[in-house]
Amino acid sequence: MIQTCLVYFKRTILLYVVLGFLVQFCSAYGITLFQQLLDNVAAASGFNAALPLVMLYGAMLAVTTIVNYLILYPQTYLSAGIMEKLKLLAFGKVSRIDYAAYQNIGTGEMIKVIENGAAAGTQIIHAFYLRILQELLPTVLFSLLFISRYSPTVMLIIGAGYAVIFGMNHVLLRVLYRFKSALLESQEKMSAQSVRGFMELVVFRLNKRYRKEMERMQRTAEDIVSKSTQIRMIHESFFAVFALLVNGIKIVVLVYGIKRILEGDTSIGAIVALLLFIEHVYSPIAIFNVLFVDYKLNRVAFARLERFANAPEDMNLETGREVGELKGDLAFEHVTFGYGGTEALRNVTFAVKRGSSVAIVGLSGSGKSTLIKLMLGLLKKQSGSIRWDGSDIDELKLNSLYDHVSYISQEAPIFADSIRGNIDFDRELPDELIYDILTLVRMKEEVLRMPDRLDALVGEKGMKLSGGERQRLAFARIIAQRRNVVILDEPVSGLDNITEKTIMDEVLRLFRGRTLVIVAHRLHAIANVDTILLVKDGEVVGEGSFAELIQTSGYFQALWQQDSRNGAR
Ligand SMILES: Nc1ncnc2c1ncn2[C@@H]1O[C@H](COP(=O)(O)OP(=O)(O)OP(=O)(O)O)[C@@H](O)[C@H]1O
Repeated sequence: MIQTCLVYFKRTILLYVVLGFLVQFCSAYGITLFQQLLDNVAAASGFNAALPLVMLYGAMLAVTTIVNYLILYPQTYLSAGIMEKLKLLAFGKVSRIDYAAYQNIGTGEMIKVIENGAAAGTQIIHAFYLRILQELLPTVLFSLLFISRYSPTVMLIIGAGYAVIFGMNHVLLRVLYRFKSALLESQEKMSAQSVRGFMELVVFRLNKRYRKEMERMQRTAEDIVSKSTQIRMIHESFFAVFALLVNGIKIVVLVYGIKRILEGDTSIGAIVALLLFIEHVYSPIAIFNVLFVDYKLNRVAFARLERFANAPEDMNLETGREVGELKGDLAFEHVTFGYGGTEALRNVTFAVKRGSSVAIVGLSGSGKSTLIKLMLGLLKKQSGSIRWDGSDIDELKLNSLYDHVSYISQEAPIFADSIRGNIDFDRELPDELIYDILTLVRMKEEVLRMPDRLDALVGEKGMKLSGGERQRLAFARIIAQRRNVVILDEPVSGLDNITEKTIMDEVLRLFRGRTLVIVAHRLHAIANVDTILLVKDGEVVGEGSFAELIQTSGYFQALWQQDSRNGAR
């Protein structure tokens, strides 16, 4: 991901680095000019001789200021750009990630991984790599270059100082790193606790859980405060020792310089310049120390994003045979599937003829949704075959199969958009057509009552709608899509009995002639489908029309009686 970003922003990075080198050159050259000025004055060579140097020095300061301002452009552009690019790269991954891998990660965690990882990645590229390249490196290079012009001996002393500081840094970082990772863990814990408290507002409030949660968070907060203080103290100890060392080197240079001035070997200006250069040559080390600690910690968060970026992808989405037309024949043959080590479906065999309607019926946890996800290619069978129009699903390009399939998931997939956006999916259907569809799903009146009507926003996951309205809106979408195969996973659970029956009958009427697969808990709603598949503990235990099954299957009769007791009829 870092490489992709570097390639994507290569021109801006080049500009940033070139400007960085320019600033550091001007700054180092400015010191040399200052020294020449001082020596000119000391040598009493006259005002006229000093004037061109003053002008040049002024020009150098002006150029430094202007370039320092200009550098803000690539700096800000890169910092914001890299962050958004990393998020986009991660989002691209969401569109390809293997569904089973996605289920293992979970939405909340995935959002956190992307947010934290993108911020960490930006810091790694921008605040670490690029800052070293465009600020620290040229500062050290130019300082050493100019110092060597004054005294190679001082350059050697500085080199020795570098070695001492690097050794010190190494030891300190190890201690600091341990403390910082403990702090990071506490911060993640705090964040997880607060997210949970926010997401579970109703459950927590009704169960009076907030007091306990607050106590727990208080303990975590105290932990964070204490660890942060310790880290600061350890980190600052580096700077205290560092400052002592640099001052020591300055004193050595000063003594050495005074001796040489008295011997007439050097000028006062040269010693002043040397002292300034020493400051210049060591400040990158102090900065590097801070950057390196952050870099190490950011690596932890970024590694999590990279793990997500390397998660398995669904290779069938874009590869395989193009599905130009889907007539709608579906066949499962001896299909077996399990989650991890647990078997969820065993030797499942059934066929759905094009243009017919099938309901999948069974108790909760019997494997109905798993069957649906297998026929959609979201989950991958472990053995057997699943065929669409005679072709194994593993050989088909899924993104082209999806052009012919409408699907409503169990959770009624309404997303944060308008009523219109949820129905037409950016296809810009005329209002009259959308209202006609809303009439079919018994929702037109409700939409007309909303102040913004078709443009009314439905909130995150359709939270501003009732459960039944969400489901009716999802129905409106599949009616608008007019595809040849329609797959509905418990589409009517949020509706009252009368609306449920009316809408299901409407769906059966509208989709007559197309393949319709419906998972349903309440049997009376699917009494009119062509075939019912009975699923029990991951196996198909019966198949037939409603009339046939009620005659022949004891299990179906039991389900029907339970349904009747629940007052569904
Ligand atoms: N991602 C998963 N990881 C592990 N086990 C799972 C996963 N999803 C489902 N299961 C298990 O697989 C079995 C079948 O689940 P499935 O969702 O297919 O049942 P279902 O018949 O659709 O149930 P319901 O009517 O309650 O929606 C259940 O035992 C369930 O706990």
